[in-house]
Amino acid sequence: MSDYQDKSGLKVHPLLVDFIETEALPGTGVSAEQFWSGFAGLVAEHSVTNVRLLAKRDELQGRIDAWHREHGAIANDPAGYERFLRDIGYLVDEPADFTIETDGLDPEISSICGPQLVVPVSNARYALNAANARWGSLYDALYGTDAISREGDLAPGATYNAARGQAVIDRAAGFLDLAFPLAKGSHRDVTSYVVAEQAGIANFVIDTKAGPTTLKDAAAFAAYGQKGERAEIVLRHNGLHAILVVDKTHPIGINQPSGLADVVVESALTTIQDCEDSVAAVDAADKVGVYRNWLGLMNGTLEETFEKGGRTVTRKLRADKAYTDPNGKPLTLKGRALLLVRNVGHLMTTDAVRDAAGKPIGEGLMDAAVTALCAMSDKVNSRTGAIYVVKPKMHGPEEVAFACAIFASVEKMLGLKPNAIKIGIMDEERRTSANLKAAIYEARQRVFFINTGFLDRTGDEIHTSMEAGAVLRKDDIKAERWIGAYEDRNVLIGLAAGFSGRAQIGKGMWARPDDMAAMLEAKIGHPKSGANTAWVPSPTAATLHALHYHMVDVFEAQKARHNQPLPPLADLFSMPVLKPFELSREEIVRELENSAQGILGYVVRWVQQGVGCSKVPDINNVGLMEDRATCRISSQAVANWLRHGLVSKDEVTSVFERMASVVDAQNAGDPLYRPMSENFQSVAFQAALDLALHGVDQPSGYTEPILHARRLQVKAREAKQG
Ligand SMILES: CC(=O)SCCNC(=O)CCNC(=O)[C@H](O)C(C)(C)COP(=O)(O)OP(=O)(O)OC[C@H]1O[C@@H](n2cnc3c(N)ncnc32)[C@H](O)[C@@H]1OP(=O)(O)O
Ligand SMILES: O=CC(=O)O
Ligand SMILES: [Mg+2]
Repeated sequence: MSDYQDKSGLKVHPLLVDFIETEALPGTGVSAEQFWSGFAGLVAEHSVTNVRLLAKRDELQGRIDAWHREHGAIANDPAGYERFLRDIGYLVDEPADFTIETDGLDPEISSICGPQLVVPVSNARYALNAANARWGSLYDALYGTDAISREGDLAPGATYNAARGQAVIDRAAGFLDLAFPLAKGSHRDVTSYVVAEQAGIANFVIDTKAGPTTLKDAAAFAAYGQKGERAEIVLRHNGLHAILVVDKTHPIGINQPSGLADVVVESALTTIQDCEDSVAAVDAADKVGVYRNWLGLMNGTLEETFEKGGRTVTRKLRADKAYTDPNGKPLTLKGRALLLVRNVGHLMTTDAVRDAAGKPIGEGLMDAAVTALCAMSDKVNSRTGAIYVVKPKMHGPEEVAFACAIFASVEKMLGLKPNAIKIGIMDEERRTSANLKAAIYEARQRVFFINTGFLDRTGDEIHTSMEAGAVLRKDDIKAERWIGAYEDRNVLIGLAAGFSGRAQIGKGMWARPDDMAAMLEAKIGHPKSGANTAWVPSPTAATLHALHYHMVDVFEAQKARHNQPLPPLADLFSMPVLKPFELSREEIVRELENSAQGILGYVVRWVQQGVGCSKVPDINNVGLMEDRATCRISSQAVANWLRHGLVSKDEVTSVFERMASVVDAQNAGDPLYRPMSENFQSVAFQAALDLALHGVDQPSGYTEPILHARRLQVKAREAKQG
């Protein structure tokens, strides 16, 4: 700690001092003195509350554990359980009906519905790609994924498969017929798309094999542009744009009578740049890396150069798109997704900054101050000057109020307008779901979204009821009534609080990044349920999920749900436990192997290489997006079975050892990878095993404490070795 610098009584790591003073502050009008004294004030004002709130989590958990030890499963006495939760203050009184008051939100939040992409902000290449994912080629998304069958004649192959290409073109035409129907005939039969000007007004003229026609809704023609041989015709539906690219010199357009070379779809309306569960940031150097990328996204300077397909590519933020509307006026469409930043939750501390007593400060306090400071350099993002912070893992209204109080202090210290920092409330801990109305009430002046983070939520479900009995298998948990009640309550409580047309009601992640056909089937359920947005793991998934928002008018879907009855709390608390001998020995072992493989596959890259989000094959070889939340589920599930004697410590250890070889083989092509099966004392293997063996004792079942400690161990060793 010797080289830490004293800043208004705080001890600050020199890397952070340097970043703040030479990169983040310039141009903001905030002086170094103002920042550090404000930051010291923030730490002094909020640290005690932070510690108290964490202690309250533990205290409530202890009482819930004791209730289960006395009464067993909730189903033994559901009414008594609910009464008990009220008595201990887990359930709080609901406020009277109210409407949220947030103002100054961008239209991507308040009035246009579409996909929300999430990306680890630590990875500049991906983060830039995600910011640019506002627009995506539908032809590429269909051709490159299983959205179009890969069987028989349609198999992709090493070179372009014309049969597959035709299937893509047909499918895209089907989409156009649905979103932008012709007055007569189908987009499949179009022989020319032309914009013709007459007396200063541009008309979209369409010819088909059966003769000329127009769009059924002439107003859907929004704009056009021409660059050389390439014409772009911009259509609009449900507030979302799709661009017909007409180019008879293009390898695809040349073979189409209409010259249609692609359909470019407005895809990721919003992107969450994630400082939380998809990143591994454990010390000042890592945190500064995260903040530097966020700053570069805000001031528009972030760039990344890398090798791809034998070429050196430099990726930058895309410019806006300039067109002419039918009346000859300029129309500019944003080139980038509206960017939101996810801070960490209230749990962890960081030694990038130490308080006057030398203790690491709350990492959430630092994220709030620094990500907001970086957002003051916004030149390309919000048109209303809003700063969008997604706050995860809050337990109940009191913790939401705490986040809002932190944001208010940050606004003061940076000289921002009150409520300039908006909050996205992740409804992903059980105490928040159970008190959602009160939680939203606490944030009513700044809330811009509520979102069901069902992955963390599942982890918290298991942990909260750890003592109730043995938990179901992971896939079976998803089919239970509690999760439907959780999802429905989130939408209905949001609608009752006036979110429709004001703020987002969001749904969770599609965690099978390669299964796009299944996503197309399943994820239309999100807009149908009244959600303005839902999470996707990649730009391609955003392009495909965007189609759903043409198929469903979300605001109509919301109207239809307005007066639906709220599922009772009893449904929310209805997760059953396994009956004795419900699962066979084989089923138990297979589930354990599956969880072990996922935990090991994720943890090894986290601990060895600092990769916070990975695609890891499950036991059926399906690539799954794994992050800290999915790891929380798997580790809590194993810990629960260990706690209830379905598996023994020796069995868990030997299955982990066996699965380590499987994970080693999966990573054989990675030169940076160090096999775990050669050394079961390795830090990575021990980290994975700790998560399972000590899962019951982890605060709320979180994986962060073990992952951080183990990653720091590896970093310290590497630093020593030079
Ligand atoms: C519970 C929760 O909290 S969920 C929220 C946290 N989860 C996330 O943020 C998921 C983010 N997604 C990802 O990190 C990745 O998609 C993974 C790890 C799941 C898969 O990554 P990979 O195996 O590298 O993907 P794959 O090889 O199929 O594709 C890589 C390409 O897709 C792009 N890509 C993949 N995911 C993303 C993304 N989220 N944003 C932007 N680009 C992405 C990459 O930039 C790369 O393209 P490039 O070569 O042009 O740069
Ligand atoms: O953060 C999202 C989740 O599902 O957890
Ligand atoms: Mg989460």
